[in-house]
Amino acid sequence: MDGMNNLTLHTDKYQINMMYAHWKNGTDGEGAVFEAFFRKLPFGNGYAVFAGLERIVDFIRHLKFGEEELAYLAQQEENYDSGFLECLRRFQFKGNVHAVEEGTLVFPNEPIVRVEGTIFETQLVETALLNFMNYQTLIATKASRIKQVANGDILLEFGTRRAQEADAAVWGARASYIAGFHATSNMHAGMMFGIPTKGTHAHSWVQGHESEEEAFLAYAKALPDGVTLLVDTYDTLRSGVPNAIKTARYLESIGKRLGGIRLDSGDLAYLSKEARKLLDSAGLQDAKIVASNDLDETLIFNLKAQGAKIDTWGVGTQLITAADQPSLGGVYKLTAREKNGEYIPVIKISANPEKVSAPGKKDVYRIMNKTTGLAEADYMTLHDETDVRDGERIKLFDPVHPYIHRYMSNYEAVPLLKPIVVEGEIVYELPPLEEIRNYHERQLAIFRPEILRKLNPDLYPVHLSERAWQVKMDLIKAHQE
Ligand SMILES: Nc1ncnc2c1ncn2[C@@H]1O[C@H](COP(=O)(O)OP(=O)(O)OP(=O)(O)O)[C@@H](O)[C@H]1O
Ligand SMILES: O=P(O)(O)OC[C@H]1O[C@H](OP(=O)(O)OP(=O)(O)O)[C@H](O)[C@@H]1O
Ligand SMILES: O=C(O)c1cccnc1
Repeated sequence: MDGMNNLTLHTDKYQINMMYAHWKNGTDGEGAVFEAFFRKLPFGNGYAVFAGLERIVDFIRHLKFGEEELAYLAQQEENYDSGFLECLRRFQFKGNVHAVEEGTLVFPNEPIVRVEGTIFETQLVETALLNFMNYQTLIATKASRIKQVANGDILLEFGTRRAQEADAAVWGARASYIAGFHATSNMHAGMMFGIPTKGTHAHSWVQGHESEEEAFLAYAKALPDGVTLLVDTYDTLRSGVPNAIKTARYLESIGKRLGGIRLDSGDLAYLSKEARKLLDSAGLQDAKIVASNDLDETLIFNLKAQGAKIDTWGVGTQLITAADQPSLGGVYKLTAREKNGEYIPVIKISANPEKVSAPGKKDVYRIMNKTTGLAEADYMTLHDETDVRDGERIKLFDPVHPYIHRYMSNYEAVPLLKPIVVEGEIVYELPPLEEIRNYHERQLAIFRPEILRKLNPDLYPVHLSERAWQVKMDLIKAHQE
């Protein structure tokens, strides 16, 4: 089972088949440019939060066909001849990767990762790259929606037991932390990424004792610093909270304070208000109320509107599975290919005009209005265009409705695609997680609140330069002819 740790074959069979066919036809060394983007924002949100780069970089760094992989391929497909396998044995990723940084707010139809290299290597990495980007970006975006309604309350990620397996649990915990969650219950995620970890206790702890009172006391004796007791096993207000107060008295006798209580069933608004009154009248104003039970952004928003006295929200299933929209439809499209030593733009035509890809190797800039300091639009150009880099007046128009346009000159253009891998060498220093989280928070501050709101947000414009648009029109015309 050594191959379990090598992710080189974490790809679709058709990629290897295409690599083989290129190799067989002698076209494997031809250059290609792919761009990864998504067409539709998840959850009806106005933005997505990019995550997944760290794992993409790690994946590329460790790409290697080992003996086990090669033996497996030989056994799977008799057409793969030994010359091809030999070529894979020597394989090293020598291409370039540009990507937006984790924590960046990203929008539909703009490249968020761009991969250049031989068709052989660029095709190989598609599947894993999309896998990491789609899942982690989805969870970071879901977490960001929850963060918005929590209004600064503490958010704990509790999803592991209901996540779609182990990788989803740990990388989902990381994505949630980037988007502003404060801690995770997953110790492995804590150890891997340095995310703060937090935990209360389960119902089994209470069930496993002769009485709730005895259970609380035993737990508090073992973990006297800031312990949180789960009060809903039998009867929250008649037994759970009074027993927690008794435990607080014990803690006071040894110079400690009760951390708080957790509610995990019933009417969380009502129970939290009543529990708050009981705790306050016992002099435990500092004890926090934690709530959990299939929470998501809609429930948290509603509970707050009902005046719930909840300080900390434990969020599991709905977050880690992105239950209301369990996938992000990010795609990886060929935008340019080498022909006779030169790169030519290529297009993917679709009956749906919004799905026709934007051809050509592109860059994307965040156009910052110098007067307001806010992000005005994202602007995609062909890679060799310099106008926007030089700060010249640019025309902003909607690529689907090009008659809607305006000009802009008082701007600063921030390039979003950063060099990550250059000729196979990692040139990007992966920032510490804390820095990514802070950067994400700063990102939120540069967008108008109308774009950030959860319900029916304003559409943030993503524009195409006139030249890039013209290339697209020319190619559509050429294909029609
Ligand atoms: N005041 C409230 N307003 C709206 N939804 C709430 C409120 N309180 C709790 N909920 C949510 O309602 C859902 C169902 O809660 P309910 O209490 O019926 O089930 P439960 O607690 O899981 O059941 P049980 O008591 O058998 O464990 C949960 O998602 C919970 O978070
Ligand atoms: O509801 P979620 O958002 O997914 O949050 C995680 C849930 O997992 C635990 O329940 P579980 O019944 O698994 O264990 P328990 O016996 O400790 O309550 C916890 O009590 C939460 O209810
Ligand atoms: O610490 C907790 O309370 C916890 C952890 C995981 C899942 N549910 C609750």
